Amino acid sequence: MYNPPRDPREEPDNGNVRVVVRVRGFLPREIEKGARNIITMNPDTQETTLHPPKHSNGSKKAYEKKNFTFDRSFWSCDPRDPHYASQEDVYDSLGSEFLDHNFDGYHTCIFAYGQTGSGKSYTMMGTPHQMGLIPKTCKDLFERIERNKDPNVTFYVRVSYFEVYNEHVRDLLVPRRGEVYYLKVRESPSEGPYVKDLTEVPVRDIKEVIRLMRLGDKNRTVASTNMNDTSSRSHAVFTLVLKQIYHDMSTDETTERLARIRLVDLAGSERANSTGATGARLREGSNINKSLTTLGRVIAALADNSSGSRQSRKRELIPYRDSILTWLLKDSLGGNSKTAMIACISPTDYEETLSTLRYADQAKRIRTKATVNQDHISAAERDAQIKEMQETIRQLQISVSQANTAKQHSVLQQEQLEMYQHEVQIMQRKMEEAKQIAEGKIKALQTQNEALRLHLKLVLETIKNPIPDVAPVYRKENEPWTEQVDSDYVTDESEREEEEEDYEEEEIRNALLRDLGVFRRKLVDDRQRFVVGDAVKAE
Ligand SMILES: Nc1ncnc2c1ncn2[C@@H]1O[C@H](COP(=O)(O)OP(=O)(O)OP(=O)(O)O)[C@@H](O)[C@H]1O
Repeated sequence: MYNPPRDPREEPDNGNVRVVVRVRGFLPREIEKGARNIITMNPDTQETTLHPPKHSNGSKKAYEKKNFTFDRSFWSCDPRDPHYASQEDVYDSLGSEFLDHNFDGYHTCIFAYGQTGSGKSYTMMGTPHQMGLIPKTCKDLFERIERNKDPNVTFYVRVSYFEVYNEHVRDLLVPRRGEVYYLKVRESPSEGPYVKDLTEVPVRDIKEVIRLMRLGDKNRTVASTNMNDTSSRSHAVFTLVLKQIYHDMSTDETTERLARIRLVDLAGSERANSTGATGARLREGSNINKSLTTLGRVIAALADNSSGSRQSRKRELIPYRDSILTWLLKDSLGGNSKTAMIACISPTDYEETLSTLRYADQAKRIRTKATVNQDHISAAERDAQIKEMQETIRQLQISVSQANTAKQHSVLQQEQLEMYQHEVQIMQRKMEEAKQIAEGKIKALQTQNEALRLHLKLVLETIKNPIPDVAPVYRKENEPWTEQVDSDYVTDESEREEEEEDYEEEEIRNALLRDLGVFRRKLVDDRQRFVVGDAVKAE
């Protein structure tokens, strides 16, 4: 599916963060303890109600009934219930729509939030038989690409996968061998915060993505706690970058549309006495809680800034940089992205569930500023851009080597150097893509050239060996049927027709030869420009 290019300025999107809630079923340990369900959901109003527990476990706190309304409430407690929400239901009502936005050129982010063991990993990743949002999005993405038969559109998909563990970033697509190494977070004026040197793998089909997803999952930090046998101890960020390049053969213009699809499985908020954590687990837990608290402060500040209250006129500074997680999600939370939060809750824990629902309720008020990421360039502009990029790369390379040879490296210089290197990488990728467009164009021209050559051959053969005409047979009234023909009529008429046909054939031949000439020249031009040019440069 490729919707025709449009002017991105036409569609500024100021939508609110979409917030949905999902309640999971009882776990064996909860059934064993005889825990009761304290959640109800109304499928008509999407209202979620948290009921006070019957037993307060000795606590003196007063528990009240609380109501919350979100964009959707997914009841995944008991598959026998008529309004049970399966993995398909969650994907169909959220994931699929977000993928529509990606094909339209919007960045998106879906993140799962909730206490430990509330069903975040199940919702985002799922199991091999109950696929979650991440594998379903990948599958749907490639199915949509395969369904697209427009030869003028080319799709490029790249994948990266990292985790934020104890306030450090780890590349999940690099096999763990020996010493663990961490990646740095940097911020560029054009791209915002990014992970430096993160592996980004170009992928062509669903099999490759699933392989990378599994590799990343295997590398993710998971441990057993009292609350969850396979508790994620880190925040995992799975990113797909979808680039669609539409090349109009008739005008030689190119439209590029870019979308970043971010799918985040956050680590669960947890109370040390519930998880029974000590030592390393306790330190992880406190770091997890620290970054989730910062996320809470970021959400609260963004919600205040988004609401039209008098207070909000004094714009609050958003503490993105107080944790690695919020710094990296800066764009998704308060910038150019359509964002959704899935609040996962357990059906049995009043306090943790109330805290999650309050968090989610606040997130509802955040407004992001998603815009279509689209560039439209003519052939001349593209050529100029390539020239400019080559020059910038040359300049950057000089700066990099100068900075490298400088004896004293201040922190500032070091950061500048890293920024240059990052810019060079981006430029090189753009150059590679421009080359691919040119190659696609050459292929299309070659196909057309071949078709024309064949057409011309057929026409020439028809001219050399014309198919003989069958003369019409005339019969006078009451005359018996014979094979005789009216020779005068046939001669005059057929001579005229032959002359006309000769003339038409000559015209077709000349037109085809003209077309072939034009295509040959175009082909030679493009080869000269992109292929030979590159080869000369490489030498
Ligand atoms: N909707 C659901 N249907 C069936 N089982 C579920 C559902 N949601 C969660 N579970 C099960 O509950 C358990 C805990 O879920 P999960 O590991 O996804 O929690 P989590 O929120 O990711 O926890 P943590 O923060 O500790 O990583 C798992 O055994 C999972 O299979």
